[in-house]
Amino acid sequence: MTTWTPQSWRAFPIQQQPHYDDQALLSSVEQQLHKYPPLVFAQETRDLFSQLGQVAEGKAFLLQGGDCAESFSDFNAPKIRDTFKVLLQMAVVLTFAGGCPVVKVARMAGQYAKPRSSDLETIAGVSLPSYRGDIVNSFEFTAEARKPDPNRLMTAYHHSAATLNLLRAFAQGGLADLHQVSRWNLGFVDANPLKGRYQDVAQRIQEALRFMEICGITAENSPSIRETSLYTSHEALLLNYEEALTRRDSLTGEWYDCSAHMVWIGERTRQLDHAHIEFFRGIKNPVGVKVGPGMDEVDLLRLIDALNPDNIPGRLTLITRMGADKLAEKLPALVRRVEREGRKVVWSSDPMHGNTVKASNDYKTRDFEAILREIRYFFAVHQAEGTHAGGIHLEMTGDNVTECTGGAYGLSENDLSKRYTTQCDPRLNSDQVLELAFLIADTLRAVRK
Ligand SMILES: O=C[C@H](O)[C@H](O)COP(=O)(O)O
Ligand SMILES: C=C(OP(=O)(O)O)C(=O)O
Repeated sequence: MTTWTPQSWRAFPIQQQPHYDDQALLSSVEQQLHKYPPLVFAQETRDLFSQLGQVAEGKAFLLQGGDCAESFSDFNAPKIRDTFKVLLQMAVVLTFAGGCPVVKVARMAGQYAKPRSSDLETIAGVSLPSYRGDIVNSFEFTAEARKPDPNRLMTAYHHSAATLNLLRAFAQGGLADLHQVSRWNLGFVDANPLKGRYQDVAQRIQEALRFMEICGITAENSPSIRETSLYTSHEALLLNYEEALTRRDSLTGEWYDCSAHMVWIGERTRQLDHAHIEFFRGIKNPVGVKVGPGMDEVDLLRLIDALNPDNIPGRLTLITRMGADKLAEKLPALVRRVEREGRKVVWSSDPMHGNTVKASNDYKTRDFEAILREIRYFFAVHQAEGTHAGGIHLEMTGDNVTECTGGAYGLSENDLSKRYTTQCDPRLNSDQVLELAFLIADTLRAVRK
């Protein structure tokens, strides 16, 4: 094996990268970024690592979620706040109703690069390069907008920094205070059939807090009542950007990708002899890798050994995304083999990416029932194998979008056009997320009993 450096990935084949016409500009942006402050601190990343270690041991549950693709144009505080609130709301349901500590990781503050099925998009006979996320090109369908622009790496850095700044303020500045649980409900959730159940959880938490106060446990002497830890993550697809933010930690001398606390490799770029595996093997962050229906046992073990050769719990999260039926068929053998070989991993379910379909009116959508079915099978397989169904990975938003069909309101294909704002894949809205949270919580509680 060759010596690893933050640049060694450049000698390997690579998929899903843009072609930049202006290489001199690209390299000058990279050099500039390289001098900029890191977005996260290595010690925070180590804290997440050890919490994920608890997940791998079956003692906690990973909640990872956020936008499919963050956007430069739809960038504002209410949007960040509402996604933060939905994550908190889901975490509180899982913790309280599911009886399990929850590790919260946002798909935010850096989720700007998208792999695509096709290099080109064709509309009305015109073919242009596909939109690959705001860090690469613009969503607008013109030749100019679709041209990859290196300056966008810089914009992604600044947007990530501003998002992270606000998330930290929300997490530590009072918004995450458990006394506020009932306020995390978003306005439009008022008619949600599960609102009553959520209010019941909120009320029971308030009673518990009152009791604790009487016993002398308050937000003043127990900061975890008014603060939370929320970590960031994204698909580390654009390695020019990730390399520029990779730094040697002054305390340990080890290399961390400081663009986020956790980064993952997508289903389309996890080839063992390619650049993404090379880059990921050298960074010390906790990392994830998507596992689709084409994965076999031998390749999975090779992948695990490439990314976590020392078998440290918390280092590697396997994010399965197979589609409900394929998961039921394929997952048992993978789980059994990994367990038999003694590999310590977090198993998490992404029930979104294997369930994408085209509606009859051409909208790309996902049906709530299919999402739910994949989650149910995921839990059932782990229960049958005696392993820990460790987490959930969702594309979701605090916006009241109509992008996935089904759920308590029974969104139909005809509703999709009402508020379909995603730039790439369909996301769950906050009603659908709350519904999912209770269903997962019930399953978690049953399994833990
Ligand atoms: O989010 C994941 C991928 O980028 C997305 O599913 C690809 O979508 P496409 O098949 O429309 O390219
Ligand atoms: C591209 C993604 O998923 P996958 O690699 O599983 O297709 C994603 O999670 O944004």
